[in-house]
Amino acid sequence: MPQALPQTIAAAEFGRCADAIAAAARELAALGWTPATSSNFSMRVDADHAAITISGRDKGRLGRDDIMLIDLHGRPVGTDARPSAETGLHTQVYRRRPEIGVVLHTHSRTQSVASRLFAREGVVRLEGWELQKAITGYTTHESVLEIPVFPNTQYMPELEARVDAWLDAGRPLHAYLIDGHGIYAWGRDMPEARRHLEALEFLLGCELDLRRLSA
Ligand SMILES: CSCCC(=O)C(=O)COP(=O)(O)O
Ligand SMILES: [Zn+2]
Repeated sequence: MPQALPQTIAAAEFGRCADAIAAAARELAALGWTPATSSNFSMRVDADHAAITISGRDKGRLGRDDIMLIDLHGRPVGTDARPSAETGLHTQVYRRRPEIGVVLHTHSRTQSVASRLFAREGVVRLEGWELQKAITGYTTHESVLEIPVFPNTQYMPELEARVDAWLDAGRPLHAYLIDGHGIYAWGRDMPEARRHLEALEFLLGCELDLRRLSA
């Protein structure tokens, strides 16, 4: 799909972001975390723009043509393509957290089941796990890491409002689950975002096992 990039963004820079998104998406799809075209991925290109997956594409088979440029209000830039239906959740993170460079959203089985199981409590409370230290800022298992579970909706502004309310209450937010849907995680760059996502997948799986074993 031809993209008319703004003069301030070099084609090589957009290509670098698109390639990084496609490579990560391929690896996450191979893990089975992006079934049936689900999931979406983005990378900040500069202070005002991000590269994001086009809606409905098979995330295991992405090429540069499956990734488009948007501004941080979710408007397509230089293309008529339709960005992810969940674009607003990505741009919200970039607007609120200028240091964040990558947002990853996946639909693994573990993430989906955990989102349903913990929806009533509204939060997954992680405590005592060594792998909490994979989340930036956590230096000991003797800490509490809260992952909120927000109700699912097709109306993104409603979800954005819940995220805003959590952040405005001054509560730390490293990722969140959406009930019956999946997880959003992010980081300053791709390695950090991947580390956060992988750690949370592991920790959610452990919590599910614990519930199962202690039932
Ligand atoms: C078929 S999955 C339903 C939509 C979804 O949750 C998702 O993550 C993918 O949506 P997109 O518009 O980004 O392809
Ligand atoms: Zn989704």
